[in-house]
Amino acid sequence: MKLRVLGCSGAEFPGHSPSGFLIDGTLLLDAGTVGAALDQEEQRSIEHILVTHCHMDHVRGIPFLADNIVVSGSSQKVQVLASAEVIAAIGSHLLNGLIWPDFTRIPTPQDPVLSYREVPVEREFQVGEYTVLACRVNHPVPALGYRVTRDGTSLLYTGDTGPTQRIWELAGALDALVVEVSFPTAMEEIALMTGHLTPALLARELAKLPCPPRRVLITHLKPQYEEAISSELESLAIPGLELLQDGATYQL
Ligand SMILES: Nc1ncnc2c1ncn2[C@@H]1O[C@@H]2COP(=O)(O)O[C@H]2[C@H]1O
Repeated sequence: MKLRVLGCSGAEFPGHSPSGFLIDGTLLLDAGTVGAALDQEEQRSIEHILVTHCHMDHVRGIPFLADNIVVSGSSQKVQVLASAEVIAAIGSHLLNGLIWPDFTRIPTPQDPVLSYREVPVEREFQVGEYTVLACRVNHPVPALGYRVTRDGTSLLYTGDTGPTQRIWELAGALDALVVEVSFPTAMEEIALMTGHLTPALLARELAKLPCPPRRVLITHLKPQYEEAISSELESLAIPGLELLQDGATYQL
């Protein structure tokens, strides 16, 4: 399984792009960064998008991707998979014919570029060649984490979450855990209020996992606190821990 990081930042600054993770060129986990990181051919290879939650920094690439596909004359179809709440939010507030055209009816209502699919929670389902399990996590809006498995390789992506429980119980043996750490430990209060982790909170979350992941890949740092967060993470000496980098590809 190949993980390409289109963006892994908790904010937007030059060189720091919001969450978007492309698996094997076809399955996108979150869509905070898409078109800014992929050329036309690469965008045309996307078949499915698993969306964790409806915050702008996780969905904003979807409208541009849909437009790019239709304008290029491609007959490519993309399925957007998410919880019912997220699908409703995208439909009402993003692809609503006002903020952006409703690409679930374009180029024609019968054969649109985008379709929605509601995901079951805590029950495995197939997305192309991938077996996926969705689990609720702790964020101020409805949010899911996803475990994605193919050919015996498993990746768990928490999306944005504060301290949580159930996803760790369902995790199983993981080749990679992509987990967020947004704030430094000194900012625990705002982290907890906004549904995020600090390095100290991450250490407590990892202790809930029955079996340590082979790799712990950190995402969603607020760039203003990158130095503080990375030095705190270093002192925790968590086995297999790496900070993800925008634009990098990881073989899992
Ligand atoms: N109550 C709040 N006070 C300050 N910042 C907030 C508050 N709620 C949300 N945010 C910010 O808004 C951001 C929305 O996306 P994130 O959850 O990544 O991170 C969140 C915080 O940075």
